[in-house]
Amino acid sequence: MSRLVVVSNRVALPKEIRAGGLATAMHAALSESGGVWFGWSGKLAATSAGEPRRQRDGLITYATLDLSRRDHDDYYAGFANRALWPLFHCRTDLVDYRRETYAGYQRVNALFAEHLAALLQPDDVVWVHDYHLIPLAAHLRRRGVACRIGFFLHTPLPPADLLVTLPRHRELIESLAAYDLVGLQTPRDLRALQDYFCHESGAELADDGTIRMPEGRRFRADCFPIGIDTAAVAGSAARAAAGAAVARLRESLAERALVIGVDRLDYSKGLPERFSAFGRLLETAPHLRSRVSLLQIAPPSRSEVPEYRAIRRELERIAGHINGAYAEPDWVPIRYVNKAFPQATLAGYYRTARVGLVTPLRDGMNLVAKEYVACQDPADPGVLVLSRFAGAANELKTALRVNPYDQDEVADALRAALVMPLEERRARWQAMMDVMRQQDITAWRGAFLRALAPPSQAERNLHRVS
Ligand SMILES: O=P(O)(O)OC[C@H]1O[C@H](O[C@H]2O[C@H](CO)[C@@H](O)[C@H](O)[C@H]2O)[C@H](O)[C@@H](O)[C@@H]1O
Ligand SMILES: O=c1ccn([C@@H]2O[C@H](COP(=O)(O)OP(=O)(O)O)[C@@H](O)[C@H]2O)c(=O)[nH]1
Repeated sequence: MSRLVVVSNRVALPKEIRAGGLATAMHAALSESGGVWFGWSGKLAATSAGEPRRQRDGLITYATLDLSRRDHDDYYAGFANRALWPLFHCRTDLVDYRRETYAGYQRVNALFAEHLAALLQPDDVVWVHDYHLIPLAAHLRRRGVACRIGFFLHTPLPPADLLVTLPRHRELIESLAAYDLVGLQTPRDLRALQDYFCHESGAELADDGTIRMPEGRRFRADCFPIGIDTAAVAGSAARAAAGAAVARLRESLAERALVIGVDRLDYSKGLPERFSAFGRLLETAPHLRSRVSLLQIAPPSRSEVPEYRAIRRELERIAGHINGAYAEPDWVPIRYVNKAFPQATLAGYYRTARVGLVTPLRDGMNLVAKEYVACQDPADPGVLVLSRFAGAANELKTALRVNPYDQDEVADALRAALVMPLEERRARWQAMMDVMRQQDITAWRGAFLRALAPPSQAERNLHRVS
């Protein structure tokens, strides 16, 4: 069997508490049959020239690189998170493209390729993750690496009309053609990719999803919505429900209903809009005052990027305003917590909450939505209120799906969720669980790796004929 080599900017080292869906998902995907996980250590060093540090935990070998301050600032804080992240989340107003940061992004991709090429064996299967590493396969191919290489984009891909606003977009996006397989979260993202290649690059799209570039190179693109380890998450929620953290939370609620939100502090998550919608609920449904609280867990993220510091200030202002308007001596409407929690603790919190409020303005998938559902008590499940702009909305069709820009609609959905009869809650929850049990993390990994496997001789003959 060939070895799986996963490459991502972010590597979650053993026992690290790390907010972020990619790390959660890759950990679950690799722990089953093992492999190598290569990426940035999360640490800064005087230079990026050091050798990768190796460590082993169970079936996973971690190989991590430190980055210099300059490489980190140009590649991660700069091009990846100030140009690609806002662009891919349709926030062209926040895109800050600079030639120097783009050069740094290419430089770090070349550095990753240099170290990876040295550790790869010919029949390895390489699986590269996310927008930080789009040109990695092109750099590896230049070094003569011939193994199967797949790429999965965890974020949304915006329509081609927006992609073309990025300077040097063709050089970057067309480097995806160096992969054998490109995976996206939803059909909408896949359509955006196909449109770009067909209309900007003059490529042809075959019925089986293969994209043929004008110069003859082919690669496949398809969608693979990411899942969670549904059974394990459900099990951990049942255990956490009996734990001390949940007991303290319950006691503090004193029978009041809880609405929960859990998100990295990111402008794509729609947090100001969410707080305002909760304020709107309290304004328009006075009987709910003192009877429901919103617990928003929002660990700081990418604080070196100015837009993330700005969103933090804005949220403090809105939360202060709403709490100032409605709080009572024994009740605060919004409990706003800026720190990360272990997933086992979150599982118990999700199970305690009557409503999971997940309202990103745009999100590749949003694993929190799936985790909230998996953590519910089957006998008395809570209700998921979910933005139609999260990739998860594509699969979780019986959530109360909302437009996060419409505060009245979100407030109405919250009101409906808080009074929803048990029978309807159970039916909606069961339908979501059925989908999530089928499309869990193991199924996601299996589907991607099967699609990445080398084509059989029969398929190769078919290609030759067509
Ligand atoms: O690594 P950070 O800069 O701290 O950010 C954390 C991760 O955020 C993004 O996660 C995405 O992946 C999730 C799993 O597929 C998906 O549910 C979510 O919608 C995406 O936003 C980012 O894409 C990752 O690279 C980051 O590691
Ligand atoms: O305090 C926290 C907050 C979040 N998470 C995890 O971070 C991931 C967030 O993934 P999601 O896809 O929702 O969004 P992303 O942060 O990747 O954009 C989920 O697995 C959460 O359980 C966590 O472990 N601790």
